[in-house]
Amino acid sequence: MLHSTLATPLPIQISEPDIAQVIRWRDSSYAADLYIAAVSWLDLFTYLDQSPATEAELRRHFQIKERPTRTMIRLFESWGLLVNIDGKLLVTASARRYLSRGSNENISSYIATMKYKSSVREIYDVLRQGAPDTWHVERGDTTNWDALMQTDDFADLNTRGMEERGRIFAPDLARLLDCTQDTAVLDVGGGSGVYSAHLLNRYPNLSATIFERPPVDQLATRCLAERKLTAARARVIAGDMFVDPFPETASLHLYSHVLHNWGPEKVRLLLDKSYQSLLPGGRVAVYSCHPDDRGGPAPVAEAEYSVLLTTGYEGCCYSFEDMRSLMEGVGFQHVDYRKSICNRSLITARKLANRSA
Ligand SMILES: C[S@@+](CC[C@H](N)C(=O)[O-])C[C@H]1O[C@@H](n2cnc3c(N)ncnc32)[C@H](O)[C@@H]1O
Repeated sequence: MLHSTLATPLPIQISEPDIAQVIRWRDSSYAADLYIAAVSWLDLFTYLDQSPATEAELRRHFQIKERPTRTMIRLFESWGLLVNIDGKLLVTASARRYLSRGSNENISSYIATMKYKSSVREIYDVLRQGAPDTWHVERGDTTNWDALMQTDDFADLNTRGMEERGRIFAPDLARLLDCTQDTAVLDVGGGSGVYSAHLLNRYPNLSATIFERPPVDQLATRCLAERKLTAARARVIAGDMFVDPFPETASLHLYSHVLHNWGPEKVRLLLDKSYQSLLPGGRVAVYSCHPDDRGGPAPVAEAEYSVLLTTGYEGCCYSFEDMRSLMEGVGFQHVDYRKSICNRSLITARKLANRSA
């Protein structure tokens, strides 16, 4: 009888992904495209290897816009390809070795073989024009998310997606956001109302108003009914958050995954509106992905998600310092940061009851 000399193979151990990873595959999907665009269309690392530059100098040299440039720099800092020393951006040893044409080990042309991939072209256009334009595939002339959200089919798809994500995140938001002293929350751009529903579940003295633009207001009304939330506890106001007044009865304004869709001017407008309409002593709560930039570059997953937001929307992942400066700029104080699950975090700030307090 022949004896095999081969050892019995061990079963291959493949660890199953957790929810953070399942979400991350989607949220990070544009990061590699930005990397290919930077190497192939800009030859960024060769340029910075030869002449370290400030962010402003980089923008001028490549004729690229502020918002995507900042997102790109934050991504490459988090990936260990760039470092910022006293305001100058320098390549790291790995970036110089593999991605600068000055090195005989560089593989820039290999990376650049992907330069004509459509999503790489799209992101190169975003770098040069600043405006997101990545929603056109099979959607005719409607090329931006804001316009699509006012069509029934897409609003329905998007709101279903946000509701599913909210079922994962909302319990953690309700744990982090203590509403024992609150009476009324205004959930601005609240989607299906899933976050409000979890807050109401945990805080029996709270009532909620979902402020949503048509047609999502109708979807929110239906979702609240399905959750058996009566008018005494939850209602929907249809309106445009940039245009229509907010009710002046809430002690808490919640923006969950809303501000990151917009540029700083619109974020400032909304925060100022909240500040003006909140009850004295009230709070604003912003729940999203906010890289904590107090101790170095953004964590990788957060810098990668910011690429998706920069590419498809007018905003980005605002870091803790970005948000603190925007909030304090309109008058809020006591800015606080709490980590949530799956790279999300909660930033709250208070409108003091008495300005001299
Ligand atoms: C990314 S979704 C977030 C939904 C929900 N807050 C969540 O965290 O799942 C952004 C929401 O903002 C709403 N929105 C966008 N522009 C708006 C506007 N001008 N006025 C009111 N709501 C708006 C959209 O309808 C959408 O439901």
